Amino acid sequence: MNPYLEILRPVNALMAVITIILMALIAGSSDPSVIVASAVVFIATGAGNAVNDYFDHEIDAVNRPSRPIPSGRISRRAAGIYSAALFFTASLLGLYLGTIPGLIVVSSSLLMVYYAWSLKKKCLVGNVTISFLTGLSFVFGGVVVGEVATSIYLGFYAFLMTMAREIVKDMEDVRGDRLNGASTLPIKYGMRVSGILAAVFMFSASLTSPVLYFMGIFSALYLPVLMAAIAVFLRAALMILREQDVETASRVSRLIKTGMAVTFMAFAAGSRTLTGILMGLI
Ligand SMILES: CC(C)=CCC/C(C)=C/CC/C(C)=C/CC/C(C)=C/COC[C@H](O)COP(=O)(O)O
Ligand SMILES: CC(C)=CCC/C(C)=C/CC/C(C)=C/CC/C(C)=C/COP(=O)(O)OP(=O)(O)O
Ligand SMILES: [Mg+2]
Repeated sequence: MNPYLEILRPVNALMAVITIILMALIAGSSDPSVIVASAVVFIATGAGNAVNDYFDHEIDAVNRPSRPIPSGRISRRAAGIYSAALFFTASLLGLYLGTIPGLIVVSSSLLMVYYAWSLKKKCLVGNVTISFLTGLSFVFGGVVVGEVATSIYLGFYAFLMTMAREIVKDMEDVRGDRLNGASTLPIKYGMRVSGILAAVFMFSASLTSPVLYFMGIFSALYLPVLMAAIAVFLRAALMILREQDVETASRVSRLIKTGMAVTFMAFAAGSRTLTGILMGLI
């Protein structure tokens, strides 16, 4: 893959774009601003990933040597300039959408830089920051399509599940992080405590998530697809409770991402727009 595309982590950036599309499906909005908001989230997330790799070049040389900077396919300087240009573009587009969307983009861009520069190394603070930003992506979509309350509920669930995944990722990255003087949860309190906390986040998010149906946010079509996602999350939680080695953490991190993708399908199936289309077909 072209290294300038690879450094954006396009799969993650596209997953973030899905939050905007889901909010549009929930609101029943086909406003052109949804396209601009999707571009903003793709560019901002990509910029966040690029600046993260800029600051993490030493850690990644140990944990992820094949990434564009440690493998020598992009210089650090080029990655720094590239991410700054992308943050600037996302902020301009955000401001074009309005003052509140613009402020969300500018503040989340600054937070992503601060995370990469400093917060990442701090126990739990870094995890909370990334999880907050992930949840904020739903809220950004909610502001653009005028469904703020619903977006806060979905953002809250994204926050809980991202907390689980970020803790598991810290367990996976413990070797390089320790060499770089980071003070992540597994470094400070050990792999077992981290595994238990990650499982608590997974259990609490998945077991309470049917409430979104009972609140009237989603139709009944949400529930059967959600059951598949819950099965994935419960399997991930049991795996990390059973074993807390780096290899298991890596598998659990991938499994949680799969569960997130299935949850997106549940949100889409239960949304006003897709439910209407599916019911019309029957
Ligand atoms: C049970 C229930 C309702 C769960 C909700 C789960 C949910 C909807 C999660 C959404 C998560 C989301 C918006 C993901 C987008 C992708 C993203 C930006 C993830 C954050 O990733 C940061 C990470 O550190 C990057 O790591 P890697 O994937 O290993 O490159
Ligand atoms: C609301 C708006 C406009 C944007 C939100 C943007 C989003 C969705 C941010 C979500 C979090 C995210 C993907 C941030 C980018 C920075 C990043 C990759 C953090 C994780 O990095 P590390 O903790 O170093 O993990 P790695 O080991 O994978 O590098
Ligand atoms: Mg990194």
